[in-house]
Amino acid sequence: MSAHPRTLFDKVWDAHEVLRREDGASLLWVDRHLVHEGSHHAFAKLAERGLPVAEPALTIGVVDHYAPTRNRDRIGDPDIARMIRTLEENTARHGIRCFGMRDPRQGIVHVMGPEQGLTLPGLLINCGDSHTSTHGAFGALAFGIGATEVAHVLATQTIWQKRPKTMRITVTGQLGPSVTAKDLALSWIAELGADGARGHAIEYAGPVVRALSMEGRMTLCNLSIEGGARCGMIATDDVTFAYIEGRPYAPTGAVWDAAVTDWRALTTDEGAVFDREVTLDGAAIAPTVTWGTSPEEALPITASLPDPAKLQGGRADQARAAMDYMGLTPGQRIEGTPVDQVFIGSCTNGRIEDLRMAAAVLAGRKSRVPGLVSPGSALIKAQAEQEGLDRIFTEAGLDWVAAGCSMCVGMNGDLVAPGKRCASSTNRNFKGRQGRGARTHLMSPAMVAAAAVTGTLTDVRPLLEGRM
Ligand SMILES: CC(C)[C@H](C(=O)O)[C@@H](O)C(=O)O
Ligand code: SF4
Repeated sequence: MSAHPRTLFDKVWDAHEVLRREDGASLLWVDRHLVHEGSHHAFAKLAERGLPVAEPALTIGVVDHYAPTRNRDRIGDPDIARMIRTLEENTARHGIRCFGMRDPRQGIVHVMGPEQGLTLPGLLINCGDSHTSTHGAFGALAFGIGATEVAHVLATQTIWQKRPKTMRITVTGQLGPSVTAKDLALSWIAELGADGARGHAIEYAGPVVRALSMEGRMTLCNLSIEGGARCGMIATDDVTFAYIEGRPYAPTGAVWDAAVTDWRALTTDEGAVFDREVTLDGAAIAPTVTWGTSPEEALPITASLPDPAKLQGGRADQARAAMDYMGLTPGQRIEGTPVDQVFIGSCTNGRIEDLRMAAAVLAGRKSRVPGLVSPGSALIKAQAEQEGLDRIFTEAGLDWVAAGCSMCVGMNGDLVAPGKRCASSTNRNFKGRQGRGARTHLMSPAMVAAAAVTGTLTDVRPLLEGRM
């Protein structure tokens, strides 16, 4: 045991703290600043004050939220075209590398960063986007920031932050067959609540987390924010290094060897104390779906909806309002609920492994409802096509489209129609998230595929048996 045992979070935070103010806020150095179309306010602020970007080489742009998933050469909506052009122009003006609309590396920012080897252990990574927590899967300290903060980072390459409390979620045992990181994430959020981890930096630990692939770890860290956490982190190991090695911006040769030696220390020391500890049993987690309008309103697919009459005060009202919006009845079984369409994609579950698992469910089967499959990046799209996954999706009757945020948030025009019910591999089920009046059920990509096959919310386990 070291003299002052520290958590993984402490180590990365301490290495980035430039100074601490009297009120306790710290000025932190930012290693990577990712910018998408949402950065236009911040660039405008800089322009107003005539400021340059402090570290253009540490800033990376990518088109994702507004990226059309079809007909990219003829963008019909002038607002969408302008949002994309503005990012491409702002980054070009400041000498910032940008994976624009026509770049083969274009993709959702939280997919692109790790894929390019820009996301590395021990780095502090910011982006004006709440799901920046995704990058914590690599033992990085990664958190979303607001528009004003984006301008601050652009101008100074630093950020003011109040040190969050620490919390460890340890998942023991092992996940059952067809149960994924998404199910784990939704189930802890259901248990602790959408603000259950408020003010905390989470470290995910335990045998279930160690057994996850990097894709699974990213899914888990991605959803940290939906449980109210500031960020999510996972200690490095050989799985981390194997994922990074050989990526375009990853170190090579002697620098790689030295980096891995350093990165191995990015774990929590034995005896380090967290402000909070939570333990979950991995074996108890079932495929999980949301039924309401907050990610905390999630249940095992085998369960029935709660009866608001039996809930307390505010929670009863919230449940009633959610069921009303979602067109569901108190006490009804969740399984068997008919869906109108499906969506597979997003920074939560648009990676190659997600597509493989969904394809394993869909192979040789037809979807009973229309749906969209949008890979998390153009490179994932190419890889999936090489593996023949695109044909499985299209033969099942789903649309295979280009990469971007797409129907996760609908900013590019991919919307769910009012009142329609969508089984979605995304991370937010807020009212109107996928379009005005749209009804979103969050679940794993395998569960989305199962919903496609039966046309209803379905337990994927029997459908995947013997297929993975
Ligand atoms: C538009 C963007 C700033 C937003 C976010 O902050 O997360 C979006 O990505 C989301 O998922 O809601
Ligand atoms: S895919 Fe969805 S959650 Fe992820 S960054 Fe885009 S809009 Fe946000």
